[in-house]
Amino acid sequence: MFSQSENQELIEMFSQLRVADVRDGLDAILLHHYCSLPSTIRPLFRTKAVGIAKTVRYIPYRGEIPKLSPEEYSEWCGYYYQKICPYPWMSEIQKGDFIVIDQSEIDAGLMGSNNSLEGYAKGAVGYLTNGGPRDTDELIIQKIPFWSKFVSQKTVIGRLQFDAMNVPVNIEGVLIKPGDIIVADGDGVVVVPRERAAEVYEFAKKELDADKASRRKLYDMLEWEYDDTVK
Ligand SMILES: O=C([O-])CC(=O)C(=O)O
Ligand SMILES: [Mg+2]
Repeated sequence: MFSQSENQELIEMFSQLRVADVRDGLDAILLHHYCSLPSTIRPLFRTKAVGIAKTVRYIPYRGEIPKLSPEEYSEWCGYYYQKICPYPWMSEIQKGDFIVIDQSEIDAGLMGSNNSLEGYAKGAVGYLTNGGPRDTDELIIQKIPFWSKFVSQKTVIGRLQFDAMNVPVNIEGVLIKPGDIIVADGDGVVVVPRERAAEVYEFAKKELDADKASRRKLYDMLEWEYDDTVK
């Protein structure tokens, strides 16, 4: 576990940066081949979120689905959510957590507009998954930052089971460890290994400052008002 004050400090630092700056910072320490989530991971809507990775892993369910009446099925769903596919990480969420879910690419909406809002209310700043959320129209209305591989209609019932939390996970070939810094915007998602955060930030911030100065000159030439991206 990392201290919340250190977490908040890292979030404040990296919130100033664009995904592209962070990518440049990672390149500066020769991590060219690593840390960027591929273009298969896209935001549900254009937004930005920066947080500390809280990881969780779900694996495919291969048990049988019992033959049940609709009434019995509702009861079984309750059992399934409690015993087979629980969300024990939900009660551990801290302010600034970025929820990173390896759901084994299974087409099931582990997160919907209800439980993702619950996590958001507890302090989660965003979600990343190699699967897909459901209730996406409501997720957009609720402005829950969400990056995923696809969108899903289905529930987890009979499809996914909980495996582990607070462990290193693989999202589209990129290793994400608990405590890493996740920066996500319209360009996608990048992960900063926590132990390299200071070095990455130093170079990335220089890149951003130089870029702002350059674009300010062009804004002046075009007689444009400054917006927040050049201030
Ligand atoms: O019920 C579920 O498993 C996920 C969901 O749709 C929600 O939380 O809204
Ligand atoms: Mg729902």
